[in-house]
Amino acid sequence: MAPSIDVRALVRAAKTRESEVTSTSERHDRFFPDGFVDTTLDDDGCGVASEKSIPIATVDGLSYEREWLGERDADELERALLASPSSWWTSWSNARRVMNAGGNAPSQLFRGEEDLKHFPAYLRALMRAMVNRKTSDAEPNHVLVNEYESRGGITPHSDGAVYAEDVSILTLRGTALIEFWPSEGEITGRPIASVLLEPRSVLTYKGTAYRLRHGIRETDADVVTEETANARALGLNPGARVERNPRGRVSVVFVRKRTVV
Ligand SMILES: O=C(O)CCC(=O)C(=O)O
Ligand SMILES: [Fe+2]
Repeated sequence: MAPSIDVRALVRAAKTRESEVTSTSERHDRFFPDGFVDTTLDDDGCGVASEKSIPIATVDGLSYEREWLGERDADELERALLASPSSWWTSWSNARRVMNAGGNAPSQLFRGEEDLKHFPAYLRALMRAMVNRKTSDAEPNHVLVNEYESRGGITPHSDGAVYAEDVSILTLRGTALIEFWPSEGEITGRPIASVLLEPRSVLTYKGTAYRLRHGIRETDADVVTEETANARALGLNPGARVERNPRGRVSVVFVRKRTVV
């Protein structure tokens, strides 16, 4: 006798799957209803790293691009990311909290579609844009968001061995000075280089630059120095003070974790 099939149970299971998919996509479709409206998501056609990206001459592998994202998309992205489920967020200090997209732990190896299926569609689009626009060498597979209070910062650190040496930081809200320090030893004196991160910019650090430590001071205002690689492009001289945004800072970090084999 042929095994009996519980058709009702199959239909119920299919409906449950469908409603799970719908609830995830509904959550994401609240944002970017018309997709990205003022950002280039594709290769600009020149086949090389975006012409707008400035390599930082003093550090191999460090580059900075202004206005990577359009204004309207930046606003929408900030709204969307800050509305992520509370279970995706962790507070690191009272001045900084971190969101791991999809609720995936950064220390865990990348599990392919198993991890990506939890990502909102707009993040997948940005991850693809990172490689299409030659910002990253290969497609990022993990995204973290940092939200800092106005004075907040992050102690100098290296992002470590869990990621490929190819990280891009998109700043959405607030300006802050990021400083690069030698990979070892006491942090004293002046940094090797610093970059003033503006809203809508992308900073990329690869290879040598990845192996340095980077940090952001806790302060009310950053001070531009001789080492600030993009000061001139921003019309600032050493000694210029750049006040922090009273509303704090939001940055989005695109990384590539190693894959489960
Ligand atoms: O917020 C930033 O720009 C830097 C963040 C960072 O270094 C990190 O999340 O590892
Ligand atoms: Fe970092």
